[in-house]
Amino acid sequence: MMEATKQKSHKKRQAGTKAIKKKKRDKKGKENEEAEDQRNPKAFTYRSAIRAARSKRRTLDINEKRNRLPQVDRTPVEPPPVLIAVVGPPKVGKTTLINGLVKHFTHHTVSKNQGPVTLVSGKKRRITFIECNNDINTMIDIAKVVDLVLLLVDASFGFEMETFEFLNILQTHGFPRVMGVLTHLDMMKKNKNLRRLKKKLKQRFWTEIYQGAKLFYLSNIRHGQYMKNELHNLGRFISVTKFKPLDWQSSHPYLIADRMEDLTSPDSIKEDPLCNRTISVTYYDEMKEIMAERAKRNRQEFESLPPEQRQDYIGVQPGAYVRLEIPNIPCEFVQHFDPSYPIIVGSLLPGEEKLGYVRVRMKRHRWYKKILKSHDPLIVSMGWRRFQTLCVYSVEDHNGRRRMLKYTPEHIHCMASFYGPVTTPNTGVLAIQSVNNNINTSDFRVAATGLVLEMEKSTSIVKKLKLTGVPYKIFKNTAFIKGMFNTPLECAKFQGALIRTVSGIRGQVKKNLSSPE
Ligand SMILES: Nc1nc2c(ncn2[C@@H]2O[C@H](COP(=O)(O)OP(=O)(O)OP(=O)(O)O)[C@@H](O)[C@H]2O)c(=O)[nH]1
Repeated sequence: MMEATKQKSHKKRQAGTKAIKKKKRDKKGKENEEAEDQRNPKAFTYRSAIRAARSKRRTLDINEKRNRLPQVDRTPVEPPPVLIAVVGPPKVGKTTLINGLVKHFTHHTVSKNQGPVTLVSGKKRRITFIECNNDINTMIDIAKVVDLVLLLVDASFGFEMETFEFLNILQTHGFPRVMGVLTHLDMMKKNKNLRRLKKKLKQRFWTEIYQGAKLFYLSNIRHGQYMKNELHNLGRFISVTKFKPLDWQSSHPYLIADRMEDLTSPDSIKEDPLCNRTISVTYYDEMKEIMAERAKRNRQEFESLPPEQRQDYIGVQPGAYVRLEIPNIPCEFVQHFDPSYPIIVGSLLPGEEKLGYVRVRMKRHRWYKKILKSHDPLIVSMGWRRFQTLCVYSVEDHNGRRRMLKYTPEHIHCMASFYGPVTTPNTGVLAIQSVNNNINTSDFRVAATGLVLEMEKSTSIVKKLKLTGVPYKIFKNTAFIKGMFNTPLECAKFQGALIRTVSGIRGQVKKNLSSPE
């Protein structure tokens, strides 16, 4: 027989946020009753001078910051589209989000999403969505040109390695605007857990980006689509966000191709399938700031001319859709073409094609499992370029001498010197050991990050060498050492080198004796 169970009576909350809030409220009420006459008669003024000063300072700081924020010079009549990258680990919902946003802006459904999608989002704004896959090459390339990042996080998983990698890449190549988007929230069944999780992820996101960074929630998915109102909200934010120009982007004009065509004549391909190809890429021309001033003057000058004639004089207007024809491209470019990988056409400033010794202040990433060794090949991403080189690590001693290190030190910066393209100091540098995606992707892939210090024609790094020998004749200031070198040639190489014994005696290698007794 079932026993009649007594319903539990309501228990007043003793702990938790609600209880604390209630207690506070009650206490405040009492205090107010007691100290009615002590109330501040001057309503809306500050009670504490310190608090007043702090608040004033904060307002001034905010205003000053706003004044100093580098403003985008939107000189072009129609600015080029802003590039929005949707980034996140596999299966997080990148494609679903792009499709949802495209539908929100255009009221059209895209069946297949390949490569960048450009659309008009307002009277004065066009936007391009691009999905960033988890190939480290794509992540690096996109980080260099993106204006806004939608960072997708699977709430049921939390932050994954790819997210941290991408944030690390962004940090070295300039930090654009980042908005977080939490997906898979419907996987959490209990409301209480969901709230706690949201809070936890928000705090984590804020520590990674900045306090108060925008985080969106996509709470549910129905018929393979996110909720309309949530997409609407996100879309509105995208349409009104202001973008901050980044150092490298604003000094180096570039374009991101949205289409590639092979223009090589079929006859030449038939003759030699591996012949160099002629391709064309198309995209909107990006103007950057140095040229903007000149363009403004030009435009005023040629305003009265008809468009075709004007183009002959001053070239293509920024923001116009252009088609570039590039001859002599290796055939692999066409054979391995994949639209989901971005093609960026970047320009270099005069002098940047030259090569020299680059000295970089570098630090191995603390999450990177391997240690980096001098003279081991390393793939370096610097400016537009990504190239393989051999790095020599060193530290600067007190006397200014650069001493070679065999391995990168733990947790501290060191100097890395390598032969590479000339780049302006303070440019960010990122190093990876492999671009191969198949090997153990669960590990952190960014090996080291750093900043370009200077360019040199040649570099001198000294190496400490330990040699042993036996002194067999000792005079006041001279000693003859046996067995320190194997051949006279080896000894000749070290002539003039400074030496220091373990006990601290200093000296210099003078010369080798032709016939040691
Ligand atoms: N339950 C649930 N499923 C989701 C959510 N977001 C996406 N999905 C599902 O997850 C699957 C993968 O979504 P995609 O949009 O293809 O993910 P993706 O990030 O583009 O995947 P890759 O391109 O393979 O990296 C799809 O079946 C979606 O329906 C979500 O918020 N909740």
